[in-house]
Amino acid sequence: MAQFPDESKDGAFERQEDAFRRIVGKDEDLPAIPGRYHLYVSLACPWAHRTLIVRSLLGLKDAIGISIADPVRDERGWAFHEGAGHGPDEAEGFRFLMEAYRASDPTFDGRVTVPVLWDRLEKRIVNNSEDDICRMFQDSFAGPEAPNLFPAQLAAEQEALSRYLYENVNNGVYEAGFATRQDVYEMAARQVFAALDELEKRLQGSKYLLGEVPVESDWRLFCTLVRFDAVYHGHFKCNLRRILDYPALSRHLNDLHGLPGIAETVNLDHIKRHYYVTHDDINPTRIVPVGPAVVFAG
Ligand SMILES: N[C@@H](CCC(=O)N[C@@H](CS)C(=O)NCC(=O)O)C(=O)O
Repeated sequence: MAQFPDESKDGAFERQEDAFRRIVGKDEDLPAIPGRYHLYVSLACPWAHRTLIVRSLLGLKDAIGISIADPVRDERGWAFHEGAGHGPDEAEGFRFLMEAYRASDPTFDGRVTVPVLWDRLEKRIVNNSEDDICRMFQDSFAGPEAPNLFPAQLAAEQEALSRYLYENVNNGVYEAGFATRQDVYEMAARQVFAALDELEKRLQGSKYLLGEVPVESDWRLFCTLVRFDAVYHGHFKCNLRRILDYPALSRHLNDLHGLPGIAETVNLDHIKRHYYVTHDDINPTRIVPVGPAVVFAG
């Protein structure tokens, strides 16, 4: 059976659309007030991870609080309670993220996903699209001193690159991992490695993807690279090569990991336990592998 039967067509995984897309700073009733909005994340999730990184890079830790879910989900979905590297929801006292979705739309019947940006004043979800949330943090919350992760002069190139990264790398590994037919899996896995080969070449000639300074596209890639050898290589069967086998991709991964505020957003224990334990269609024994010994340094 497919991991998400409603999102599987002919053995291929097609991701559901994000349901909440309001924008702080643009929608009139949503001014960018520090402390009003709260971010629900899992440290395991690559999409949520990017919002956490952007929040950190832009200096928004005081302005936007977070609640971190238990990386292991059961049929009740993402949950907040005490545990290693996660805890209860101090903002609203939710025990399950599902409560936030129900409060926002009692008819919601899709998958309850992280990340979620929550409005503590109106008590409803603002947005559950990580792309929107990252952009909002930059456009509506970041101060003039903060780095610009979306430089205007690179906008068209960055948009095309981000789409490429999403389709071939970020979501590509899921297409390989959630495939339920051999041919679909093979095509998806080969597509992932064709893209990694391309990116390796690109990074041989450039420190970051679009020049000397990291932008949002680099972090988009980082969120998949940092999980790759630990989970996508084994659990999602993307095993033609490891990131360790790519010198330039490894350097990029380690350079980014070493930047201030980043290592603390990376939790390999949550990452490994989430994938290997929660996706029990793929890994019915739920055994979490002991390796790899080396994922990244720096
Ligand atoms: N909003 C994201 C998707 C986020 C997402 O899929 N998050 C996963 C964790 S990595 C999730 O929360 N899954 C919950 C579930 O599958 O029930 C997107 O646009 O692609």
